[in-house]
Amino acid sequence: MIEVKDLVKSFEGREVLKGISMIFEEGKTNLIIGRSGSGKTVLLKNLIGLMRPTKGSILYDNRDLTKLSSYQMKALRQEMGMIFQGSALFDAMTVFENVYFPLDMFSSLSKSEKIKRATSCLDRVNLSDAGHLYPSEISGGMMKRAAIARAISLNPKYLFCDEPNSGLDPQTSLVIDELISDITKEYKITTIINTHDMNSVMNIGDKIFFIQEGNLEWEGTNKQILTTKNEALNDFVFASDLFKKVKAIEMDEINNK
Ligand SMILES: Nc1ncnc2c1ncn2[C@@H]1O[C@H](COP(=O)(O)OP(=O)(O)OP(=O)(O)O)[C@@H](O)[C@H]1O
Repeated sequence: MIEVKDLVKSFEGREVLKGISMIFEEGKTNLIIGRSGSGKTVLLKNLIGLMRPTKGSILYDNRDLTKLSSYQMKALRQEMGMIFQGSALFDAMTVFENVYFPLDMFSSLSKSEKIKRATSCLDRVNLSDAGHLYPSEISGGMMKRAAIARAISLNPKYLFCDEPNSGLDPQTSLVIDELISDITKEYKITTIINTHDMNSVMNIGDKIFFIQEGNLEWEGTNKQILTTKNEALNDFVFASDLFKKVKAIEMDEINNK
């Protein structure tokens, strides 16, 4: 579990995060949504320790990230898996080598155990046959799966995903979403996803946090979004006619139960 308490981040006196408190639970996919410029990336950077909060605390299972020594921070980083927008695979390494790399850098396993672990991670994302290929030889969806395999190689307790579906078609996005959601539940990971993808919100959002101008405007489940009276959230989520229709259909189903 990660608990954010009264988090403030300012740049030259301008508050971008204005005292946010939130709890990200273990085994759940926690989705952060909000308009461009609302503060999602700044929040994510504070969570993973790439930026220092101006005020507030971030508790990783009771360890306050803002108070850790650099040695303790290094240890905590090894409990974090990360999936970036562009997959961020190393071009000069094969898919297998990309997954093996963090194990080689940070784990104390024997060589044969590391090979076994990398192989099982590739297997978990259905890439067993692609280990010998280079990133330039595989599709965007396969790259994302390789990035997921790499992110879980060290058995993370916390998984951070920044726009995991960017650049993917809707069908492949669904596969990636479900993979992240399944892995979250299987390994009881606390997963945090920054997304603009409303399909993800509806499909895998165990918990949604809506950020508006640096404040936490709303939080709830994906089912609760359908019935929310929060105007700002309604405007944001149901901006498109398609989602207005989805909402109408789901509401019909709820009312007819
Ligand atoms: N290093 C920085 N220095 C000064 N201002 C910054 C810095 N990083 C971000 N900001 C400002 O913080 C605000 C929030 O930016 P952020 O990148 O968190 O938005 P976002 O919600 O992630 O947007 P998007 O969905 O477009 O990625 C913006 O006004 C941005 O200009």
